[in-house]
Amino acid sequence: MATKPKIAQHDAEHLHLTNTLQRIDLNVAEIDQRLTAYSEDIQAQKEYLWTSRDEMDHIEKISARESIQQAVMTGENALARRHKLEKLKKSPYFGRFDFTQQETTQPIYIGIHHFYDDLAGENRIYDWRAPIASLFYDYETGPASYQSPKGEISGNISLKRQFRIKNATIELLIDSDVHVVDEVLQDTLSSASDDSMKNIVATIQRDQNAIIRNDEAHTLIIQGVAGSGKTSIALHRIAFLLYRFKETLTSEDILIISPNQVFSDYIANVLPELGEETVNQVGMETLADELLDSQYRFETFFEQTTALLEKNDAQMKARLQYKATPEFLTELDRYAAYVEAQRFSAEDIWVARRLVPSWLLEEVFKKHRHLPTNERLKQVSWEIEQKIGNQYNYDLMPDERKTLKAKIKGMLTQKTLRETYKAFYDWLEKPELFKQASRGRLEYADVFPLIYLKMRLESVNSRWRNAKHLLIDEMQDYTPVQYAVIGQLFRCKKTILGDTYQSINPYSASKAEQIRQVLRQSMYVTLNKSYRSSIEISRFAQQIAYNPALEPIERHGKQPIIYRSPSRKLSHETVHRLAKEFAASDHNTLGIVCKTQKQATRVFNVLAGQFDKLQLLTEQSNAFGQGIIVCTAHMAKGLEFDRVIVPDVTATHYATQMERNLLYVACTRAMHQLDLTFHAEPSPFIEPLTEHFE
Ligand SMILES: Nc1ncnc2c1ncn2[C@@H]1O[C@H](COP(=O)(O)OP(=O)(O)OP(=O)(O)O)[C@@H](O)[C@H]1O
Repeated sequence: MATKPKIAQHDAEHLHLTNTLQRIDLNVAEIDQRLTAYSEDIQAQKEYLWTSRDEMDHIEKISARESIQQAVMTGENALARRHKLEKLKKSPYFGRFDFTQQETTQPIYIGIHHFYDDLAGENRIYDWRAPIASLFYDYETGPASYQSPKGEISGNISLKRQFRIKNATIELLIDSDVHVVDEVLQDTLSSASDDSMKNIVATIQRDQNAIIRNDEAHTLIIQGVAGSGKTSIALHRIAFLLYRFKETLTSEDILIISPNQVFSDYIANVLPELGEETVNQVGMETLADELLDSQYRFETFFEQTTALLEKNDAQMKARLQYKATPEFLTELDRYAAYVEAQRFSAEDIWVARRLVPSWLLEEVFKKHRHLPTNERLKQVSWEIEQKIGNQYNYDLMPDERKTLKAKIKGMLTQKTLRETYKAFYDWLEKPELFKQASRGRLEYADVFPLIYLKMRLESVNSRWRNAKHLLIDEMQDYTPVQYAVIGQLFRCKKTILGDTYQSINPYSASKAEQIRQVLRQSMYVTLNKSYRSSIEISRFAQQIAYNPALEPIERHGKQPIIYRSPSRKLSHETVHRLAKEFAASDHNTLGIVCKTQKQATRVFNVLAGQFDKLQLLTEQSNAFGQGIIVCTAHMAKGLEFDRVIVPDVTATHYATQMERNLLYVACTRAMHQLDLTFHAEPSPFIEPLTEHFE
């Protein structure tokens, strides 16, 4: 139960806020003084170095430069602290609880950054990631405990209060005795969207908190329903780990594998908002290109999905489906072992009238299995030459060396990696499963199997290899082979998240259990509460694709409407009218989410030139802003909008299981309002929903 505090308490909190802001100001002023002193000191040291350089020896100069460097770093740290304090001035904290321990009660204020009052030697605000702050997320009033670096600390929470402070003014103040954040959460979720993801520190829920603070799992797999906060939680988890392991982990050690550039841009703000630096993000295709040394051209995942939707090619489906099975990975493993055993047929050779036995050649070849083939052959020649040198005390002449190299090269049976990969399908006796994509490119489904084979037979290089924590979003869209490559390439800790109900390409997907089979040592958690959409929208989406695990949050909004029109032209006029209504509303974002890129372009052309903020997302887009966004469900994955329109939900457009998933993804992007249109015949997925027809 949430209650409003009494007037006197209200006044006391206002006073406390004023006092905190004054203390922040005093600390900022003190930092400013220090910054001036540092800069004068640096200036003086530089001048001294300049004027005395002739009298100083080399060691003295190095030490003077180091001392300047040190002063610069101290100044930079002070400046960073000043920035944080300045940020705190707008909204210093969002929560308070009174914690009694050994008969002493202390009010603990929680904020996005901590504020240690240097002048008073007192902690005034605790960082939301501090061990004690977990009490705020994990408990209501009553007995409570948390893990501190010194062990478990137990006590009692006598008061729990939440604030919304904006521009240094308390806008909302609520005491919660029984259930934490409902009212504040409702308030947050009802507000209009932004063009980038927001932090949720003030309203993190208990199950989410447990995931954020889990610092033990080697690989944490999060299966969460649409809108359950997976992406938010994963980013907050990164911020938590950077705080928890600040001695050993920096933002440069983190790598996010993200589905596309628009998504990367959408989430890019969260970590800086939480006071951390942005982290590296890379797409699967970019990673693949790097692992293949840019030597192969291949179609993209987006193109593969488009081809599936536009061509309805049964053979293509069969190819993709097989390559997404765990059995395929097993076969590829067996084949790699077979190739490795076959590819070098060593025989006794004579070099400079000395015998080099086949067993020795084989042994040396085997030893260097992690080198690329060319390097490996060179290494074998070099080692044999060394052995001849050592054993017979004879140095090879240039032409003898050349002969040796040629003989060793001649023992290699398979030639290029691509040929070896293609031969895999003959070995499987399923040659029909290998087919080139347009313009001689590889099909996307062949890219990671090829990389996997390269890893097994040769080696791969990646500049990301040393990442210390890997985050993979939209896990359902990657196949077991992709996970096998990732598992071998990144031995570090991982956070992997997604939703099998949102697989946009079921022919090329994985379930959490399959990922767990490939990435051992993993821990599996689920998030079932859905926060994004109003309950009306959630229930509507549930009727399109029922997910028994999903529990919608009780936040009410408008009922979704399905507009029926006699023709596509009139249906597009409805879209136009709804877009106008949006433009005149308080909402910030409208997503018009289509099935294919062609359809999206058509809708965009109907609206072009008539709205100030209108954007068509394509595979090449790298950002999105406020206003009207026209895109495919594929591109909309992971994003959200105040309102969503799904045009042309006809029987021809949405009929298959894959199309049902796309429709589900499209509908679950809506926070406050959802409209669908169709002409001719409705899709079977919305046909029964007659109470929504208009
Ligand atoms: N504890 C919370 N407090 C406030 N907002 C929350 C909370 N949890 C989730 N949300 C909000 O719910 C919305 C969905 O979050 P997010 O995009 O992280 O979910 P998701 O599970 O990754 O979604 P999807 O898989 O559907 O793309 C966001 O607007 C997010 O801010």
